[in-house]
Amino acid sequence: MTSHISNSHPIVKVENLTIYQHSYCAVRDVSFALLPGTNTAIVGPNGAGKSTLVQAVLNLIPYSVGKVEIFDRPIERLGHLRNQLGYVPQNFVFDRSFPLSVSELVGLGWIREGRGALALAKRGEAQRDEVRGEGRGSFWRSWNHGQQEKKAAIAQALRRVGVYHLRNQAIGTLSGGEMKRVLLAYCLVLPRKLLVLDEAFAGVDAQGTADFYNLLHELQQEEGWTVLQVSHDIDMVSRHCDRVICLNQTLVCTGTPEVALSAQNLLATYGPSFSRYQHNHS
Ligand SMILES: Nc1ncnc2c1ncn2[C@@H]1O[C@H](COP(=O)(O)OP(=O)(O)OP(=O)(O)O)[C@@H](O)[C@H]1O
Repeated sequence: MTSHISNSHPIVKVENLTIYQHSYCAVRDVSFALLPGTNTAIVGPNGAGKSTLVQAVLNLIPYSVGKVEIFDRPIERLGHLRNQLGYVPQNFVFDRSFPLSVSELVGLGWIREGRGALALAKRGEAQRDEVRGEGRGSFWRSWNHGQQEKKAAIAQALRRVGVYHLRNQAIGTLSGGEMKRVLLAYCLVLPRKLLVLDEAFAGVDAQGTADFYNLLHELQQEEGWTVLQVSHDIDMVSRHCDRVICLNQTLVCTGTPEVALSAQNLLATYGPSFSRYQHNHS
């Protein structure tokens, strides 16, 4: 796999980001950087701006002030490198009667460099060769090979998240936790450099959550993926993430879990309700 990034160079740079949701300032003056191969969690109370922040980082909503760079390019000019981003949103809203199977949904993630305009142009050339009798079936052989490759990648992605048995099921029939797994499979169908998860484990059972964190660890350690996740699970974050960003409209602190998740920082992030929570769970 070719790398665009050297190991000590940030894969994501966010500088002084301010985001308005209509007239409400949801995120104010937030800066952070993500190093390749790290797993970073954004934590904070409901309404802190976590989803807003990741959506702006992915250029899904506009920001008012600041700068976002991914792979050293402004997010607005990422071009085909967007294929190297995977995103599982907090809510996936769709028409449940839409006739799409789990495998078909995961297959939509199979868009890769060389399978876009350039590949189409090459296919056009191949088709012209066929018409002239010069292609000797090479176009169809390569198309067939691509389809086999795609089918194998879908099967592997579904197996990795434990839902291969659901491959022919309509997406409208899935439970909440199953849908989260399928959306993760959609991201896994191709190698990515950055995976952004917005409460991807909400609704997933305890064993499933543990399996997911193991899978993220594997993606990080063996395949060099960088993970940015929004989470409310302080316990899992402290055990599995390398870095934590504490957010409450603005950046409260950032650092290793030991530093960022100290009682003092959590109190500053969540307010007095956190000490009540801590008291009830200790
Ligand atoms: N379209 C909108 N108009 C006005 N305010 C909005 C809009 N969208 C979001 N907000 C507000 O922006 C704030 C940040 O929302 P966001 O969804 O980013 O929070 P969050 O930290 O992800 O919360 P949660 O943990 O509950 O998912 C919230 O107070 C929300 O009500």
